[in-house]
Amino acid sequence: METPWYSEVQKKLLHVFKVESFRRNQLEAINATLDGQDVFLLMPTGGGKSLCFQLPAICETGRTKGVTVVIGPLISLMDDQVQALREKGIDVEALNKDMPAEKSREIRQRLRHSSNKPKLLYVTPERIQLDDMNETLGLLYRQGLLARFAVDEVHCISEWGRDFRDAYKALDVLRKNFPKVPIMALTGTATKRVVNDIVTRLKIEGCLQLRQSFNRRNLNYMVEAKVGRGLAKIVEFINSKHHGKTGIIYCRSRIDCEQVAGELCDQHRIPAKYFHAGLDRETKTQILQDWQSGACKVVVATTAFGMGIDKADVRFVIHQCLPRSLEGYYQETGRAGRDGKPADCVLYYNYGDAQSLFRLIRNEDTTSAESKEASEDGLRRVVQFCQNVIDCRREQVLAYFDEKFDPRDCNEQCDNCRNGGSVQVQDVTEITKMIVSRMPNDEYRITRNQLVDIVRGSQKKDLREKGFDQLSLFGICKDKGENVERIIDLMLSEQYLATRSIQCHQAWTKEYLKRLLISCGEAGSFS
Ligand SMILES: Nc1ncnc2c1ncn2[C@@H]1O[C@H](COP(=O)(O)OP(=O)(O)OP(=O)(O)O)[C@@H](O)[C@H]1O
Repeated sequence: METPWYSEVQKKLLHVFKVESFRRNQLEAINATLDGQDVFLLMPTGGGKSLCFQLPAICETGRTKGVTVVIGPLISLMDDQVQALREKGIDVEALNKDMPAEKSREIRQRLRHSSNKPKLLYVTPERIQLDDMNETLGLLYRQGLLARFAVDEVHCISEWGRDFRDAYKALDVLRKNFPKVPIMALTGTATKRVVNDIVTRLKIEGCLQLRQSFNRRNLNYMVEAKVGRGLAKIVEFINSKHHGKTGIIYCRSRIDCEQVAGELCDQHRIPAKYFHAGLDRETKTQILQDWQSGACKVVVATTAFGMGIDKADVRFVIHQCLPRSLEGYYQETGRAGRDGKPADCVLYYNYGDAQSLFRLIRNEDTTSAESKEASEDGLRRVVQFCQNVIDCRREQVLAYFDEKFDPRDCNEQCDNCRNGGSVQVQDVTEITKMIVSRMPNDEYRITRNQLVDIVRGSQKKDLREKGFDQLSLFGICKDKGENVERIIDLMLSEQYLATRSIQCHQAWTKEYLKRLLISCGEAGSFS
C-alpha cells in the first residue's frame, strides 16, 4: 500500500542522496519510523543503515515532525556523517565535548528558540545524560518537535555485546522521559541474546524488527597455522596475492602493531602504517585520511581501527592474532570487500595466542566475574572455530548469529569447504581419555609445550632432568606425528585440561597445566 510520504521519500532518495533504489529493509525501516513506530534494524556492516534515519529526518510528510536526534558512540564518526550531510545541503548540527562552549551554547539556543531548527542533531550518549541537554530535549518534546531518536551501534548498550559502554546503558531514559518519541535502534552485530537485551533496555518491545542474512558472499575465509609471529606467511600472502592492494592487519597490542608495521616497511618493502588508541587525535586522523585516499595501502592496527570505517576496496583483512570473539572477527573481516568484489580474510592461529588472551582476560581487574566468564566463553568459541577444520567457516560464523547457513552456498569460499575432499576424520577420544587419566598431580609443574614433548616421548635433556620421562604419559602419542599439538590444544580449548598461573619472579607468571577431575566424552576429530 502506498503511504502518504511515498513520493517525497522517492524524490529525496534520488535528488538528495543520489541513489536510485533502496537496499533490502531500508524502505521498510523508513516507512515504519515515518509512521511513528519503533524500529530495530540489524544490517551487516556497510548495508546502509544511516540512510534509514537520515532520509526520514528530511521528510515533511511523515507523521513525525521536528528534529531527529542521532546517538552514536564516536565523535570522529559523527564528524564524518555531519560533513557528508552538509555536502548534500542538509541542515545538521552535532554537539560534542570537544567543541568550544560558545559553539555548543549557540546550538542549544538554536534548538530551543529558533524557528529554523536543524533536521538532525548528532550527540554522544554521555551528552544525553547532561541536564542542559535534557532540558533542551524536553523543550522540543513539549513543542512536539522531537521526531525520533536513532541509536546507532546500539549493541553498545548490552553487557553481552563486545563494545559495552556505560553511557549507552543510561539510554533507558529516552522512553521514560520522552514516551511518545519513536526510537530506531541500529546495529551491524547482535546475537539473539544481545537483541533481546537491547529491546528490553530501550523499552521498545513492540518494535518492528528488521534483520537480514549476515552472509558476506564475496569474502573468502581462511585460518592458517601461525608460525612464530606469522610475519613470513603474511608477507608471502600479501606479495603473492595482494601486492599494492588495500588491506588491514589486526594485531593484539600497540607494540605489536608498531613492530609489524616497522618490519613490513623496513624489511619487506610493504608500505604500512600503524594505528592504535595510543596515538594522538591528529595522527589518527592523518592515517585515516591517507588510508581512505589510497596514499597508504596497509594499516596495521588494534581493534581501535574499526567503527565507522567505510572504504570500499579493502581486498584483505588479516588477523595476526586471535580476535577475542566471533562477533569481533565478523566485524573486523566485514571491513573487507564492501564494494562486493572478492576479498580475503586470513586468520593466523596458534594456541599460544589463545592462552595469553585467556590470561589477559583473567587478569583484567576492571571487569566483573560474570563479564570475565562471558569473555572467556567468547574466546573459547574463536578457538573452536580455528580448530574446526571440517565445517564451513561461514556456517560456523553465521551460527554464532543464530543464522542457519547451508554450506553448499559457500561455493568453496572458505578453506574448509575447499579442502572438503581431503579431510580425514580421526577419533581422538581414547587418547585424550588416556592423557587425562595419566596427568600427574599439581606438584608436577608441566607447561603446554612440555606436555607436547612428554607425550611425544621427546629425548630433550630438560625432560629427563625433571623426571618427566618417568611419567606414565611419556611417549603415549609417539605415533601421532603432527597431530600431537592439536590434540593437546583441543583438550585445552574443550577444557579437558586447564591451566593455572604461578608467579615465578616479581612480575612474571607462568602457565602450568592442571589436572581436571572430570571425565571426558567425545573429544573431537582432526583432518
Ligand atoms: N540504497 C542504496 N544504494 C546505494 N548505496 C547505498 C544505499 N544505501 C546506502 N548506500 C551506501 O552504502 C554505504 C554504506 O552505508 P552506511 O555507512 O550507512 O552503512 P552502515 O550500515 O551504517 O555500515 P556500518 O555498520 O559500517 O556503519 C555508503 O557509502 C552509502 O552511501
